[in-house]
Amino acid sequence: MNSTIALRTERLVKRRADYCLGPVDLALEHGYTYALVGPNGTGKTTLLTCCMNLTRPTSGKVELFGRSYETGEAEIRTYAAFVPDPLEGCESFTLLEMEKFIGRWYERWDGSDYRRRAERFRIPLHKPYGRLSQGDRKKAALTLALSTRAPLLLLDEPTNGLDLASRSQLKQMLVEDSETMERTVLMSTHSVEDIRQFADYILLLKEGRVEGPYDKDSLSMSWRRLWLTGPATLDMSAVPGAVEWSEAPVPHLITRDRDAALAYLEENGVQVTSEQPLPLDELLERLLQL
Ligand SMILES: Nc1ncnc2c1ncn2[C@@H]1O[C@H](COP(=O)(O)OP(=O)(O)OP(=O)(O)O)[C@@H](O)[C@H]1O
Repeated sequence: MNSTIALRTERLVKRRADYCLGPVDLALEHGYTYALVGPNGTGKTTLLTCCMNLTRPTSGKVELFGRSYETGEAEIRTYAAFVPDPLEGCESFTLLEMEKFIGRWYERWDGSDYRRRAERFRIPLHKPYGRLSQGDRKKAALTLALSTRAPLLLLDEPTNGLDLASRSQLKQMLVEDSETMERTVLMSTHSVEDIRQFADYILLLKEGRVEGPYDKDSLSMSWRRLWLTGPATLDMSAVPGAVEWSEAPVPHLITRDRDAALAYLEENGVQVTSEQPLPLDELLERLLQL
């Protein structure tokens, strides 16, 4: 498991009657958290389940740490843990029972760590999964996945249904784990807060195609709202990266290329009186519309 690429897909395609994912080419560098963002029904779950080989791709290749499912499914499965939304087929099992059949697949499984995490999430170990509340089910699935200590986590809407204290527990666990192990996380999410808190990179899924990864911090540095004074004759559409502009009530524009826009405006005698980063939710909405 020496590859620094935790997850690679090559020309991955999943075709259904009225839907097509891909081709998707991904190379996720190990040690980072990637948020997979896109409108409902664009294929986030499909992509995650294809990567876990739970959905058979129509064509293309998936590799975890340089190994494909064809070359050893039993081994490659231990490289990754998946939190589906929801976890199905486990309704009659308690968390203690689930440990028996999931824990033995993972060599780094630690039973006492598993129980500690369940306690921190305040989920009962003796109650059947099917009788847990929606939020507790999600926490149970997270507890199982985190306790595998697998180097790759694929999380489908991981904070869906979690209360505020549990979100903060999840964040703390991921931070604590990062002190003792290197882990890559790919999470699908509709939550701006998740992206803000967890993501290093953003992947956009639009009409079955993936764009990115975009470095979250660089995005927020380069997308700016600028307020201007200067020659009224300036052609705003010529400003580098301009995606929206208006003359009223005060001339302003939104650019996705702050540095080039500032240089261009200066050259053309336009003063920038103020600038503001775009709120993350607005930035994501605009990226998805491009
Ligand atoms: N088991 C299935 N059989 C047939 N079509 C499916 C199946 N699962 C999903 N689809 C279809 O595949 C497409 C992608 O669905 P998917 O669940 O991957 O989207 P998503 O981006 O995860 O959506 P959401 O944000 O609502 O969770 C949709 O058109 C959906 O109807």
